[in-house]
Amino acid sequence: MTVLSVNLNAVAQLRNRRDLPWPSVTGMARVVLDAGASGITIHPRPDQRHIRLTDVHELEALLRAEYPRAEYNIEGYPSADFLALVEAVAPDQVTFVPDDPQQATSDHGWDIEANRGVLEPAIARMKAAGIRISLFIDEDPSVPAAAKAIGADRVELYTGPYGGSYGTQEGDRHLMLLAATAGAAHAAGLVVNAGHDLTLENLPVFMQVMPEIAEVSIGHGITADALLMGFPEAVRRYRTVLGG
Ligand SMILES: CC(=O)[C@@H](O)[C@H](O)COP(=O)(O)O
Ligand SMILES: NCC(=O)COP(=O)(O)O
Repeated sequence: MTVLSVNLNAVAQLRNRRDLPWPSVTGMARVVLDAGASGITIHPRPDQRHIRLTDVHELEALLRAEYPRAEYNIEGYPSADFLALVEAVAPDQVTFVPDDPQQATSDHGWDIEANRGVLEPAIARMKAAGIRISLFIDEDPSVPAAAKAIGADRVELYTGPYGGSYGTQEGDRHLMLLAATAGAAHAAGLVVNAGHDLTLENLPVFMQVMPEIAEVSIGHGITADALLMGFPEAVRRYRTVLGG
């Protein structure tokens, strides 16, 4: 079964429109976990435009106290501040993403060779802290072997190009490239996650082609669905697509 990790960035962004505490990020974490999500993903950005440092720690406290089996996945660029934060929180998984601070959202995976000097020591540090490490990668079958070589446990396939062109020939082309990359990752001995712009519309075909994906992290799409049907129903529908 593929596990669903709900990304709460969009909930935090809505909360941040006002200097008020709602919608509550921890409150929504409870709702999605009670509805059957397996974990929580956040991607704190340096400007704290959505997830704030306080959210990172409050979610840690919630998961430890009330949901010890839930997976906590923190995504971000491995800056000195980010690495120190992740070490302090000790989530189950950290996903390194090659975003610069100005970037509106993630739009590419790692060029591993070009960033070996950043990634290798950061991965070693996370491993020393006992934190599982995943690298955000593009749909390129040549990348997983390099990710394995520098010590990654998992890769997260960047599915944005597929999500944005789903239902077209271009979308089919992205799907085939993603499948080839997932195959190369498995052959290299990596576990494969996926995320970005996955929705109830484009996820079923994705899962038919790549049923062996271990985890999907979904935020924007599931939050849009939750506005219509509520988070519990949205989580149930995504879980059904994921096989339970
Ligand atoms: C790596 C990834 O695809 C997501 O974490 C995404 O970057 C979420 O970030 P935003 O919510 O800031 O778009
Ligand atoms: N890693 C992808 C993620 O956490 C959520 O991405 P999106 O569903 O908000 O595009």
